[in-house]
Amino acid sequence: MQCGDWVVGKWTGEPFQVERPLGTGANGEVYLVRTRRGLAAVKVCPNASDIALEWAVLERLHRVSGTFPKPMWIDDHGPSAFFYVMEWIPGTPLSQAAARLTGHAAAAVVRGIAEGLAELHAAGYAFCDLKPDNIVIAGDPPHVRFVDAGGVTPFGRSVRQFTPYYDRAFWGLGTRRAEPSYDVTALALVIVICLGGLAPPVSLTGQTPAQRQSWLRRGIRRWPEGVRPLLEQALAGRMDARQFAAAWCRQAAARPARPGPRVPTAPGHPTASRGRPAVAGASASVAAGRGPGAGRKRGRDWTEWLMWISLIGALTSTACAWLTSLGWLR
Ligand SMILES: Nc1ncnc2c1ncn2[C@@H]1O[C@H](COP(=O)(O)OP(=O)(O)OP(=O)(O)O)[C@@H](O)[C@H]1O
Repeated sequence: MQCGDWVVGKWTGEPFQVERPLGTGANGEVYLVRTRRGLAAVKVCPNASDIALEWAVLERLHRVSGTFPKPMWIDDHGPSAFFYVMEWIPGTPLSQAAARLTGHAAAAVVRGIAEGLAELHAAGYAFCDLKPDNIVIAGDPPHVRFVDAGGVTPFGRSVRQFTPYYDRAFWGLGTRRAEPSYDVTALALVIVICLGGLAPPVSLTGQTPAQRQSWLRRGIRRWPEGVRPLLEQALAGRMDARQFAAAWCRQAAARPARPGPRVPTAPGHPTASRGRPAVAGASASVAAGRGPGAGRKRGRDWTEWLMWISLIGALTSTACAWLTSLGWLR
């Protein structure tokens, strides 16, 4: 769809005009559109069954939770443009907002995510694709909303969609089964990676789960001591979303938790990818995307400067020694 295009639904006859793209994912494209009922978001996909499945999930969730966008109508436009129209959630994805959050604001975001998850869990569903791009900080006062219901799955089934860095099986921390603990582990990963300002090195994908876990533990050690056991317990899925939210807020009230100074990470940004395994435990197929730390500037630290100064000093003294021995310098 192009900006300015008019689309008229084949079945509903409802028209809308495309304003601008909102995002692209492995599943489809999302646009901001102007409808007869005001601004809305449209998700377009070439696959009718993906759109029908997401629509059905959004409709069910709407009855039990206000965290996901409100569904409006579903339709199609030609043979390869299946779409549904939903509430537009204006705001900033956590992937972009994280770096600017203060300790108290970060704690409020964690509580908002945990409460959204608790509401979903009470209805018998797991989010399964909780990641910073799917968490939007919206409204005034700012509050947490979720987008992308494509991965939401009833408890007990296999996880259908996941993003490796936020998937507990990638870290060797559990199975790909839809249950509350799957989402709680993802929340702990969002905190350690995204709120912690870390960019997992690309090399992690070639490492064993034990090596990945030791990278994660280094990330946890950057947080104040008081919150480390909490993060460990959540990573292991040993608490539910509400218990975690309450414990995190108690910590934040005592002392707002943010990690220490950023540690240098391996160069290059990881490719966020999404797997769509047919069965739990199958490996992920890869689609290009943005990594958790993508878009951030990486500053040089003082050790890097020291290394360059020593190197230039060594080169200068070697050059002087050669010139003196050749008699070109007295
Ligand atoms: N209702 C909405 N309001 C505002 N922005 C939205 C809305 N729905 C989706 N977006 C934006 O569009 C992006 C892509 O949408 P979505 O995640 O549904 O697509 P996807 O193909 O399932 O993506 P992914 O592969 O990342 O899971 C989101 O990350 C978000 O920034």
